[in-house]
Amino acid sequence: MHNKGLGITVLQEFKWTKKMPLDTSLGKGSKQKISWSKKVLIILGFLFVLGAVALITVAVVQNKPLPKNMKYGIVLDAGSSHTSVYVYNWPAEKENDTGVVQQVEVCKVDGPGISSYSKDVEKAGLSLQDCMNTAKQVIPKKEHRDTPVYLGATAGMRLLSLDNNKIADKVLLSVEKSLRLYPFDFQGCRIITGQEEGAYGWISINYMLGNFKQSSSWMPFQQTSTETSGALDLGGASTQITFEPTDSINESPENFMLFRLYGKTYNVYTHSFLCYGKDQALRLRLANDVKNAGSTNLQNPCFNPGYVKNMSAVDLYGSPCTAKYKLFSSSFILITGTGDYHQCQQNLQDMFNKTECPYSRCSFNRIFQPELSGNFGAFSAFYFVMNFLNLTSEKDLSKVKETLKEFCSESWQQVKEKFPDIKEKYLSEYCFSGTYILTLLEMGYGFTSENWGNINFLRKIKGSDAAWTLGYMLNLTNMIPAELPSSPPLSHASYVGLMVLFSFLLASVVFIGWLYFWKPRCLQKGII
Ligand SMILES: Nc1nc2c(ncn2[C@@H]2O[C@H](COP(=O)(O)OP(=O)(O)OP(=O)(O)O)[C@@H](O)[C@H]2O)c(=O)[nH]1
Ligand SMILES: [Ca+2]
Repeated sequence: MHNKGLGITVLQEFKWTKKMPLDTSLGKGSKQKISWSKKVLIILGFLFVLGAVALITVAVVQNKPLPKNMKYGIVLDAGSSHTSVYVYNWPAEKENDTGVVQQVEVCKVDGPGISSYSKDVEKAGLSLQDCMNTAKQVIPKKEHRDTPVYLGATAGMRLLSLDNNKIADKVLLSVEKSLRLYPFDFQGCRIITGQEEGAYGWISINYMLGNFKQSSSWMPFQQTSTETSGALDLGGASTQITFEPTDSINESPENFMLFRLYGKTYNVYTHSFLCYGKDQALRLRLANDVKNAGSTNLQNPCFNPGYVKNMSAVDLYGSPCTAKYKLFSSSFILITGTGDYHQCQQNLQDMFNKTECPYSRCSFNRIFQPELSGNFGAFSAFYFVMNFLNLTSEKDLSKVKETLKEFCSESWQQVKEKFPDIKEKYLSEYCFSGTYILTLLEMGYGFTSENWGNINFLRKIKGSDAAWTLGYMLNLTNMIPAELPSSPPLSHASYVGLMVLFSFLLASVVFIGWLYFWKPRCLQKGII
């Protein structure tokens, strides 16, 4: 059996060796060598694949996103017309990065602004309860004690403190008492200055837009910093303009603020016009009209034709903006709309004194303003009004005026029928507000048809409301470092990724080199 078997083998070997002129005596040994080389090759290949899989697994496991440790902060914007409660959060380990703080909740407090509670100060604090309870629900319980709460009051409280400082303090005490009842880390209630309001608005929008981002220094050609955007805020009682001028003429130091943020110095111009928010501006205009007309019966071109309103004298003259115009003892002022855009604009132009300027350049009312430069983000009432008029993306100033002219001339009856769901207070004032915005921007600040397109009317940026509140919190929590934090040029994920890639490349080069120079027999033509 055995011999027979061998005989068959020999016969087969003989056939095979006839085709390949190899020494038949090498037959069995070379076959063994070839199968060994094959095995080594398979083992090497297996180890290579195993190594690659291990490298990728380590990289993926190491870079698996860790559960984020979030921090929270609350800022109350106590404006003249209402209060809003903003809740922000950010990943704890990234708090010095730019653009990481996000708005997670905004709650509009029911009722008027806290300055309206001067006759019943306790109610100012009580009014905040619903929104503070919402904040309590939004923020995880374990974070409550570490969540700072700030309240900043703006122009309404500025006016109240001008009128009656003691009452303004009582209102602030009432809101403080109310906020201290919550499990958060109360950090104070105060009236912020107009300059702060402008500057924090500017910081907020540039932080959200990512304009403070500066590239790392490992590639010198990448070291470019983005231009900042100016900020235009129109509130109920004051308005702010803030931007980084191109020329550094500093004729009016009180209008400049110097910031060092992420390793760059910013010299920012800012001015806040008290009484030029849209509610106070309307009162200022009406009080002047009553004075000029010598009558409390007014025909007003800034309201739609057919609109009639009885305004109480207490409402009209009840703020320091208009108190000095009170001449009549009448308790009501009757306003009848005539809806004439051109007359309205002419009428409003009187509010902007352009005749005197103690500096090389002024905006209005003897206030220094450098030449406008760059883009501007225009928010709050700038947005509400332009959005209603469908003009937020209209870059042609003449078309803006055309739309406004058309809207103002529509009868009040028609307007009400067209927009039955809009609050009558807002609806009735859109003709005035739109014309006021145009006059303020053109006459007041000096925007023209050439740079009108540089104004971006916006409400939110990347999910957060455009408001001074974020900048206020970033500043008080020291979240914006003066210098760019030093960090390795690559993120950890990019580092591991590149390491894996280069290991592959090296291994491939070695493998190809091995194949090329020590060509294994099994790969020789005809063997495999
Ligand atoms: N059309 C419209 N107007 C609004 C809306 N919300 C607020 N307003 C009005 O827009 C104006 C500005 O509102 P805000 O920016 O909240 O003003 P504020 O912060 O109370 O006032 P300041 O203290 O001067 O900043 C006020 O006259 C408000 O009555 C809205 O949703 N639509
Ligand atoms: Ca405001």
